[in-house]
Amino acid sequence: MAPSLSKFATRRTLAGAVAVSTLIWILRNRSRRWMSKKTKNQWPINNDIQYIIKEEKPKSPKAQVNAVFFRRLYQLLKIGIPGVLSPEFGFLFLVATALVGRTLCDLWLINKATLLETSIVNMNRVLFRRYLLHLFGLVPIIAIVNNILKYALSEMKLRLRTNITRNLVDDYLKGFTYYKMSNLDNRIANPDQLLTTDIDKFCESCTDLYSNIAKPLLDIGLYVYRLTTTIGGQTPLIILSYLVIAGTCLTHLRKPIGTMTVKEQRLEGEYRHINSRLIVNSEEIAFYGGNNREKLTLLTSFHKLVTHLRKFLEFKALMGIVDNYVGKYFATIIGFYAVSIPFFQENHSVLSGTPDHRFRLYYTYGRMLVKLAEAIGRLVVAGRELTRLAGFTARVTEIKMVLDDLNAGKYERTMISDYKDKVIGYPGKGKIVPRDNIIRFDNVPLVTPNGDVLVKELSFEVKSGMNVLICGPNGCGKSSMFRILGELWPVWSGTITKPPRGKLFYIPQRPYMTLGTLRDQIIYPHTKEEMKRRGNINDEDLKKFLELVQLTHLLDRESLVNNEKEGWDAVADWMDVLSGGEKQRIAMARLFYHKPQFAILDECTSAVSVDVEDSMYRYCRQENITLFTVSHRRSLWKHHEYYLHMDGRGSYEFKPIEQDTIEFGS
Ligand SMILES: Nc1ncnc2c1ncn2[C@@H]1O[C@H](COP(=O)(O)OP(=O)(O)OP(=O)(O)O)[C@@H](O)[C@H]1O
Repeated sequence: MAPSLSKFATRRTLAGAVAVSTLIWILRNRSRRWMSKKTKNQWPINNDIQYIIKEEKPKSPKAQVNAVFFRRLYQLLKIGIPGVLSPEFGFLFLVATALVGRTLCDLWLINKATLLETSIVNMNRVLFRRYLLHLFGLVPIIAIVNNILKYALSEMKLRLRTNITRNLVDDYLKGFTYYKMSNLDNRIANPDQLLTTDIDKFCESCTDLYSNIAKPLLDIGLYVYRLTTTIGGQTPLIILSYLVIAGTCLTHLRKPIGTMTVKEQRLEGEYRHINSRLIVNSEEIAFYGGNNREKLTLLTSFHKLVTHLRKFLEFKALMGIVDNYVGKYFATIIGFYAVSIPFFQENHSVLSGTPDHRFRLYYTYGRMLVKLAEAIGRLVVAGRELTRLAGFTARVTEIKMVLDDLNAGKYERTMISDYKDKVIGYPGKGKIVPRDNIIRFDNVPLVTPNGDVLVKELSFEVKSGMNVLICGPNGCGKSSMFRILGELWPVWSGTITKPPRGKLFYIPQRPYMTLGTLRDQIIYPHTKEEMKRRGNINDEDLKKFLELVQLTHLLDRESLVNNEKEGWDAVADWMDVLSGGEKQRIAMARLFYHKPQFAILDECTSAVSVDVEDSMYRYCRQENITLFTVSHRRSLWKHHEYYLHMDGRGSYEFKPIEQDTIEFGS
């Protein structure tokens, strides 16, 4: 036994054993390390991380290839291609022409290749050279046609995108639709995703589909014609029947793709939204050290997206096998069968002539057949893109539908309370009457977008020169009243009499700085051109407003930093550059510039020192700007003649401020 064992114990076997053991040891170590890494990098899949994306379960619109889809597609394409005389239609025509050109080039190539091959088989050098020369001379034309097609398709996509984006952005920024979409309605959570990526994908899918359907259709028409006139109608008929049957079955199998595309876009939007929130609130998060919590939210959203993408990928892979089989290979088998029919028939015209002639015919028809099968395959596969397009169409239609509804004053939101109350009414039942120098609430309820009633009926009247202080506990409805006054929230019943929008100026709790120059911050929302058109105000006046809010140093600083004569043209992200108090002071300078009839000041000076605040209020009164102030500061009472106190339980009182009035606040 021992000698037989020692036979195996050669140097090579020993080296092999050592190598195998080392490999096993390395693998074990690696798998252990991988396991520990895996637990470290695990997804936060438990339900600890919850975040609200306000979109409700999408009950509509469904994304399937059906009559509804074609109607929606038609409506969107009407926006993208405004008319037969539009340049968009011209590009559509150019693409069609280039596609015809491509097909003719293909036909010509088939013909030339067959002749070339025949000349090789027949060892005819003269003919071979001639055909080769033909090929050499005409191939550049094919290259040009190909690239004209590419360019026309890309330009068409760009034009479609431009027209649809313009249309939707016009609707989105009409009135306060952008505000209403996120605050009064919860059908759409991420309009940014819809207005950017989804429109782009819709246009891409449209143009892809146009070329993927138009070219095969053209090919099929041409080859069917050529084949029918030469070898009879039976061959093309078999192939076309196959196309109809296969297409119907595949369309049915692909149904889930549309819905999955909609979900993919929704999850992409959600992930993008969470990322941008992190950027917007980076300073606050950094101070709290909220990295880990934010990372968990981000990863939860990403995990949801990836899980869906994987499921989608698996489905697409499975469908790909079926598509390939049905659309490509089985179509070729059917094609071979169909083209063989005339050759096995007695007395068919193709059977006349020499075998060489028959061979050449078979070669030409065979090539055409392969092209026909390819075209059918592409058409069948294009059905997949059609289902994806149904998804994008549903998304873009959704935003269009919601925008139309919002512009027509229709909102959809889960309501807490039953609002079929006579006093409270319904959104939009109340009236707004425009009139200068007066603000009057006549039995107007304060209702939140959720249907929560803060005050059942509010009635008071303020004329120009009557400065009013609004007070009450947190959440009693002070800002809500302004939202209704500013026409952001609908009036549920009663009547509001007030000057037109331009004569009321609202300064919110959170100051807003626009992207642009320092001048733009003061004159917002006017542009420099509008400021010039107003005529009576120039940069010197703006400087005076800066002096009033004690911010002239900003102008000097920017002039120094920018090394320019004037700091007014300094561009920065003012939201980040300015301190909280500076932003509030800029907002007051903005008020001085606009000089409205009424100023609504919603705790907009909370970060400004009392003395500066005092001088700013005095200037407002001197300029006859009537104040509507929300503030918890007792020091501001002296600038007002009336007060409106809401108690947070639905009651309020509107009274003149007198010597014995108890002043609320700190
Ligand atoms: N977009 C909204 N959707 C639903 N409810 C809202 C919305 N905005 C505000 N609310 C609710 O309406 C109520 C009143 O809010 P409002 O902002 O008017 O309070 P406020 O009196 O200004 O309070 P504060 O003094 O804290 O600023 C609050 O309970 C708030 O949660």
